[in-house]
Amino acid sequence: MDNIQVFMRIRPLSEDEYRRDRSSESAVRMLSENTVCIPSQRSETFTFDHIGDENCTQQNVFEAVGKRAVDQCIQGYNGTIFAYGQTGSGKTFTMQGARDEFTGPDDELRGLIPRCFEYLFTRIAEEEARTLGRVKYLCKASYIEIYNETIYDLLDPLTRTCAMREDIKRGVFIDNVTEETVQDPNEAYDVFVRGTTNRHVSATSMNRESSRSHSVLMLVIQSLTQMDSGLTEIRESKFSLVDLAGSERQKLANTSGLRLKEAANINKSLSTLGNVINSLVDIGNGKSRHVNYRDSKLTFLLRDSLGGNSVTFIIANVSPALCNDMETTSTLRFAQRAKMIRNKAVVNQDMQGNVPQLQAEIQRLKSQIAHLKNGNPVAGSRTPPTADSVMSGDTAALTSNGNQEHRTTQFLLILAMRKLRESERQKARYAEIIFELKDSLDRRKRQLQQQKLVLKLKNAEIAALRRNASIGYVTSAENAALREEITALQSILSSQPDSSDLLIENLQLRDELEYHLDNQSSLSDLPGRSEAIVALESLITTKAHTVDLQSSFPIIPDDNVYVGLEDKIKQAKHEINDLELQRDKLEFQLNSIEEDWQCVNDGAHKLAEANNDQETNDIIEKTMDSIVGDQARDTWSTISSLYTRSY
Ligand SMILES: Nc1ncnc2c1ncn2[C@@H]1O[C@H](COP(=O)(O)OP(=O)(O)OP(=O)(O)O)[C@@H](O)[C@H]1O
Repeated sequence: MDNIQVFMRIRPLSEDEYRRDRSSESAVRMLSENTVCIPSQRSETFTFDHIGDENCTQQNVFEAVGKRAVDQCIQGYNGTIFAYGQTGSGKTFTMQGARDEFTGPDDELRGLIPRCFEYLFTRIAEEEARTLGRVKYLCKASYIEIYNETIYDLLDPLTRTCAMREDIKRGVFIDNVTEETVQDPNEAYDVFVRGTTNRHVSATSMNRESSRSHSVLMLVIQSLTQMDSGLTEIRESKFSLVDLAGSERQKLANTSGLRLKEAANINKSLSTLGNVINSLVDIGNGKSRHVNYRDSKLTFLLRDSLGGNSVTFIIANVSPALCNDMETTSTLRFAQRAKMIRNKAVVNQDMQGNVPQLQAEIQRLKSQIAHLKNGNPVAGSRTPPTADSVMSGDTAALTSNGNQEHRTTQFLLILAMRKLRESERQKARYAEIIFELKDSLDRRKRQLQQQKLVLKLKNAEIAALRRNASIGYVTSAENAALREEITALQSILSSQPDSSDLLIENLQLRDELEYHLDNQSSLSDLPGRSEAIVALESLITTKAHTVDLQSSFPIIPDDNVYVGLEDKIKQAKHEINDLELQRDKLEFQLNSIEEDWQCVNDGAHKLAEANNDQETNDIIEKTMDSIVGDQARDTWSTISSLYTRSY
């Protein structure tokens, strides 16, 4: 489990800001290498993993963030880099380089994206050379934009819209998005330039600014390792480079139509991001919270990057200008919270091979296990993997040992565990069936007894009636009705299944259960595996008894278990969705109100410290600009009128 890493970057003061502030003083004060505060915003301090001041170069950011992310992706981990900050704070400069100028490979100002491409393909060439071509890499790029809660494919010349889907195998993915294979940094950069150009063309034709949309450049990096046994190990990682929309809240007042919808969607998507982060932080603190990833396209698409299977970096871009101190503070508050999120990155890997290859591998492993049991080291093996590294899927240690044997062992452990899980589920299911049958048997027995009793009473009644009939008390019609009743009761009795049938069924099921229990450790679909699995089980018990297997391996769903439950689940999901929607609306309103009152509060503090009319007016104007709700605006007008009158 690793926390999200945060790099704070302060860009140089722009000329406009200098003119506005009439000062070159920075709003951000460095307290130490990793800690800053915003003196104008009281004594709050912020600590991050790295802080780059105005002199921080593109290479510095690449070394601290891009290089590390690429190194992880090459090993098979998912990686994400988010650029966050208010409009104009330097997100695009950090990600791509100087805006709109697609800088060449030697340009000092080129951003993270071109640098990551160069480094990625250098590393790929190194790996392929080091392994003498046994490892082959394949990279595919896609590039999308999320605007107004719609996904646009930027590699499609018409920037068509796409839908997001989710399935067990692939997780969340974008359906039908263009994916282009890229073989070197130039090809990758061409794809990026093409996508960015399409983004600008479509933004112009739709009359909108790119700072109002999020862009996500995604690289899928696949490595295929040919092993001596003929098996192929496949690793696949996703590298996402995300340039977020400006983080400042969009004003809803005096806005209508498309602009209102746009503003509301930007607020929604950023506040959902904030809510997701808050929920994850709460979960990290031991609270039980639902994480609303589905509430915005951005959070749903990047679910793994936030609290999931990814090594994630956030670059918090800020302006040093005094006039932006409030936005800077809000960016730093966001980043500080995000830094508390813990992700759980694992290598995404699988094995491919045919049955004879797998059998041969098992035979070889069996003899190795036997060899190891006798206390002999395995030829060619170096340090064995720790139980933790095997069970958590962390094969970095394994790879660094260059030890293929252990990787294969790991693969077989996974298979063995899945098989064991399956038979455990079967076992539980049969136990349930037996319980239900016993219960139904008992019920039937009770019914039978009751009906026997009724029959006995009726017989007694009939006998009495017969006796009376002989002395003429019963009419023939009454007699006929009673006879009918007796026949009906007798037929009910005979239609009851004999309890012995149920017992036989019960016994059959017990036999079946025992059979499954006896065979639970055999991998019947691949002959010859049972001994390997037994050996592996003992390996698991001796080496990995402390590891939480349940969370280390995905459980294969058993369709039968869910039969009949689907409708109920669907209905419950609808209800949950409705409730979540209501809750989120309220949460959104609450957040907005809270932020407004925070603005009013901060503004009031600043007004109290203002030295002259000009400062007072600046504070009043800036604070009014930041407030969204009418009530807070009214309150602010009242507060500020007190101050303007006092001068
Ligand atoms: N570290 C930096 N050094 C020099 N100039 C910078 C730096 N960061 C940003 N700039 C300049 O500041 C301006 C705004 O930066 P940029 O366009 O990257 O902001 P942004 O956060 O991406 O804005 P938007 O949300 O509108 O996309 C640009 O002219 C950019 O060249």
